[in-house]
Amino acid sequence: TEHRSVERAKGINGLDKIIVRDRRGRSVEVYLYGGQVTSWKNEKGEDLLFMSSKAIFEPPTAIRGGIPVLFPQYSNTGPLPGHGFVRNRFWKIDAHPPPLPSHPSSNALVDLILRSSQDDFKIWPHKFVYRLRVSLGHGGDLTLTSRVKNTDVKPFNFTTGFHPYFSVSDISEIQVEGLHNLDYLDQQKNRTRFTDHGKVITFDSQLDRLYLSAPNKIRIVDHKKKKTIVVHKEGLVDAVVWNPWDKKVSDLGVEDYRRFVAVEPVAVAKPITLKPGQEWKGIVQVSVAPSRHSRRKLLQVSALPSRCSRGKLGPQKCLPHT
Ligand SMILES: O=P(O)(O)OC[C@H]1O[C@H](O)[C@H](O)[C@@H](O)[C@@H]1O
Repeated sequence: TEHRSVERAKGINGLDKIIVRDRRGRSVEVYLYGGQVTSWKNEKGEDLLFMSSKAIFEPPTAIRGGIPVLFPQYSNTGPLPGHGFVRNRFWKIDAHPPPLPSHPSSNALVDLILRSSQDDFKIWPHKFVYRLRVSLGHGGDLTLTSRVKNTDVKPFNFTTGFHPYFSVSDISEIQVEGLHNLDYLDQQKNRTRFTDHGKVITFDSQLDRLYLSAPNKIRIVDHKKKKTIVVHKEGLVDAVVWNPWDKKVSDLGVEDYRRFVAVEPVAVAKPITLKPGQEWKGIVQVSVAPSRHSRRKLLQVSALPSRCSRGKLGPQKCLPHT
């Protein structure tokens, strides 16, 4: 039976999750813990998001995969825990969300809400309400709309973002496009500033860059899947590209890094300021398109020695020259 639905269910370890389905069998799953999207499936049931094989679904640990929400601090750029604390909080369903300018393509959706608590106030002394809308569009696209309101009596600043783990065929077979000629802060080098002169980003070792004032559209071209993930952002000026490669991340399986890339719409370089009563809005829309690139182009790139994969076990593997 083809219908759209919003269903509440028990997820891993009994954690509450919401499953939004559209008429074509596409779905998105959101855990109330973290307000975190953990799965986004197309009509074939393929998940377009990555979840770590060692993800820990046990509060207060953050879930490694899907789309964590980062607020009110991106990464370790301030005194708060890494990436802030809303990814470690229990969100609620927002039964009465204030209206959003109507989104013509919106198909099936859920609204979540997180209000700052007394405990949060101890580590970040500002009252706020964070609303998150997760919606599936008619074209199967996924949109996350954030609204943060200052419900306090004094202004506050924050940095924020979304941290999508995109599922890829193989990290060595993809490229990220749209960030050439931009300045970035290398997060592996104390955020030293560099300019990216490469036409595209390819991966053959750990990469962790904060691109400044990135365009609103970034593409992840997956040559093997012949698919492109298009990340469209609004209100989030910067973008992080991250893959840990063989750097130890305790809740990632050994070979898991091969199966994802993080392309994160964020607002970091210029923190956002909200006066009492003011609201900030940020949007990320993700869609999948057939790739424009041919296999031939990939093989040309892959033939370079730097494209060899450094398998942890066994000898170094290279794609064949053609
Ligand atoms: O381990 P987490 O706190 O979830 O952070 C995971 C990663 O997030 C971002 O992508 C940062 O750029 C990385 O430096 C960080 O390692």
